[in-house]
Amino acid sequence: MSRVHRIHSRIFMAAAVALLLVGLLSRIDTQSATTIAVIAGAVLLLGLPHGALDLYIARRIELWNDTRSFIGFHGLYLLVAAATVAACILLPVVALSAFLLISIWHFGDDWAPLPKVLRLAGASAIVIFPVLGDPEGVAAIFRAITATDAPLPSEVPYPLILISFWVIAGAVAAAWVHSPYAAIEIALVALMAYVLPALVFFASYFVLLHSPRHILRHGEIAADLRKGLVVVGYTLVATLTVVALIVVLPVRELALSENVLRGLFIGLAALTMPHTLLLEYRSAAQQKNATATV
Ligand SMILES: CC1=C(/C=C/C(C)=C/C=C/C(C)=C/C=C/C=C(C)/C=C/C=C(C)/C=C/C2=C(C)CCCC2(C)C)C(C)(C)CCC1
Ligand SMILES: [Fe+2]
Repeated sequence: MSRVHRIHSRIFMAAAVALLLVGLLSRIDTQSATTIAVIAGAVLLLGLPHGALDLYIARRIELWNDTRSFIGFHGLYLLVAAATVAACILLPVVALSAFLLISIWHFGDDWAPLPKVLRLAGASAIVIFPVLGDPEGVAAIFRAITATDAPLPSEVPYPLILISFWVIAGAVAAAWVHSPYAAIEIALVALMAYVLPALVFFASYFVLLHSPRHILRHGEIAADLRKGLVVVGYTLVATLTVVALIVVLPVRELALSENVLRGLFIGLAALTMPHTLLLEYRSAAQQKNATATV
């Protein structure tokens, strides 16, 4: 682990402990429109830039290298995003379930030094622990995102809670052998996911761990001013598109904060699909190269 990664890991740990203390000692009101606006703003402005690097990651793996392939790459990226939005509108429950599974796969990369099975176990806490800690809050968010009244369980059976805790405890212990930093991070993410209100947890994880880690891993490609400005431009375009989604998505009688949540998560899901596919393609290409050179 490089020095800058170690510094980021420590900053994340300190922030996570501080947030846990706030979560344990006070009640955070997540119903208010202001809280939701702050969370949405943080996720968009601090989380989206990590995806805007996709343009240069694609350039590095030669997915585009001239005007024609540049246009082709954008067309494909936007097509996958548009298909995801359509799936969220037409098959909301299926799309949400797929989004959660793909997210676990994607977030597992935050702990790249660990074997895949431990990464996935760690990342599953990001989705499972909010459900255990705040079942009613999560059910309400799922209802807002899918815009359905689908009856969702608002209580989780005790044996399931116990099994999940043991799985994560086992993953943390096994991760310790490979990387104590990764083990502590997974334990803190799981604790935050359990203790904090679901949305506060997700925004904290996304802007404090996932996005900066990705930028630290790939950010050097946007180090020159021109590329940096392009990344800022792409972030703004993606932000405005998500805001537009909030306004234009067909809605039933939902409160403003529910519409914001729905647009935000459908926007994130739409960007998640091409973003995750690209990174998987990159890993596959890297593995192929490594095998070819052995
Ligand atoms: C390149 C490009 C671009 C840009 C892009 C971008 C900017 C991207 C981004 C991307 C991104 C930015 C991504 C993201 C991702 C995310 C995710 C993956 C998320 C997930 C989530 C989750 C999973 C959640 C869950 C939950 C719920 C829902 C409720 C509560 C509880 C919990 C937490 C569980 C554009 C379009 C301009 C153009 C073309 C090209
Ligand atoms: Fe990501």
